[in-house]
Amino acid sequence: MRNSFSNMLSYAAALQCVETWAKKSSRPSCVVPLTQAVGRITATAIFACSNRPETDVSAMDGYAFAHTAMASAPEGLSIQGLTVAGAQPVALPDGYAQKILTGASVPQGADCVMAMERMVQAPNSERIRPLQALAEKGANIRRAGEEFKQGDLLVSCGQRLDWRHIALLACQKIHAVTVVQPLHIALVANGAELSSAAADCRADSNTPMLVALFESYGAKVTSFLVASDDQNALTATLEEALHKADIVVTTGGISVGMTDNVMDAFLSLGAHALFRGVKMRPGKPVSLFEKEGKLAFCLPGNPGASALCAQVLVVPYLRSVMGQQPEVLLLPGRVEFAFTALPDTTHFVPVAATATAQGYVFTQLPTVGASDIIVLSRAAAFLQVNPAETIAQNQMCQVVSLQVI
Ligand SMILES: Nc1nc2c(c(=O)[nH]1)N[C@H]1C(S)=C(S)[C@@H](COP(=O)(O)OP(=O)(O)OC[C@H]3O[C@@H](n4cnc5c(N)ncnc54)[C@H](O)[C@@H]3O)O[C@H]1N2
Ligand code: MOO
Repeated sequence: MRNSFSNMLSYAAALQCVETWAKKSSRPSCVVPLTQAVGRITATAIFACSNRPETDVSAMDGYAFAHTAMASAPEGLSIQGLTVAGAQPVALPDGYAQKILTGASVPQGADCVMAMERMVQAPNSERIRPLQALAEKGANIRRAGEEFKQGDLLVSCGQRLDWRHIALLACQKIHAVTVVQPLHIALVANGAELSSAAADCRADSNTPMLVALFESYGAKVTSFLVASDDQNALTATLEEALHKADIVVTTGGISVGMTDNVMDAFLSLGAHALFRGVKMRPGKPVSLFEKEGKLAFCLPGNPGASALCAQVLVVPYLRSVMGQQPEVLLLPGRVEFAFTALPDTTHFVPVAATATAQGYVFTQLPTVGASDIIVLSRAAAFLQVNPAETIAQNQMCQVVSLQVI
């Protein structure tokens, strides 16, 4: 039969093939301003340029003094000077207390800070003393380097940067970051039903879905639409896509129907199949072609199958070539339903996740199958059930989270 699935791989073997190809590729890096670094992936580890705090600083608005001096002066210490945040500390003469503000450097000679509301100044007195107990030596002083020291690792190589890392780098006055250049994906949708002129026209929802998914993993996507079943038009577009991008991802036209032209188009361009079909459900038609070191992932047209194959085959590739661990986030929890896989098929079952005090509970979502779009927005994860595996009701499992990390 045309384009038949006579030599399908297991999902595990297909993933292994993808990871082997990912390891052959490495991404160049570029430097971006910190303000544009959110969502980018670090190409180097980043180390602290200075201690944090840089010096011993006060944690309170109050008074700084030498602990022994205050302990031996029941009537309190006279006040001399004020140190504010951003200023050089004012010298503290022996036997005096100094006004100090939160974040200000502690003057030499002071080894204790007390909050102003815990101290009292007798009327008509220059002296300040604790209202009740004297704080311990060292109290309310943030010591230089207590949070981290110069040279400590701040951000690992391969880290997706978010607001937390931005704060950390900004506090070190780091204004630019070396990040991995995005993988450029040419995304090609095809099919006569996607033409607005078609008598029975269907929306191309896979393109915006896959653009959003791949961009959320830091890729750059250029999309192409071949809104026909014309193999020559498809071949010309695939040739352009292979030429312009680092990898190609197609959606639709990869099964065995008379208008499923993607495989023949790639073969006519001199590409060869690394795998043709995978024993997985949904997503069986998913195929991988290679031409002169460039990969083309061919996803099925059914939206649910397209999304799942993108998640479990393209995303691991994307993460790996962009310097991240290929694995996606696994959530542990209790599966509320029983499921037995076919002897030779890996199943991916969409599940909802409920957080409980005992951990997550995963429930099976009703789905009409691989064409289902709404189930994707209801699902938190996919339960992967390996060939011939039985998941018992209430079994503890790890599910593949749809969350981006
Ligand atoms: N005789 C057989 N028929 C089919 C088999 C098979 O093994 N033998 N496999 C089935 C499976 S499984 C799937 S999945 C589909 C995949 O087919 P294609 O990848 O060739 O996809 P199309 O036929 O082009 O489209 C299928 C379905 O998806 C819709 N579609 C396509 N592109 C988009 C898009 N960009 N956005 C939204 N929806 C899209 C299309 O309109 C169809 O409804 O094949 C089975 N058949
Ligand atoms: O696997 Mo298809 O992807 O079932 O509809």
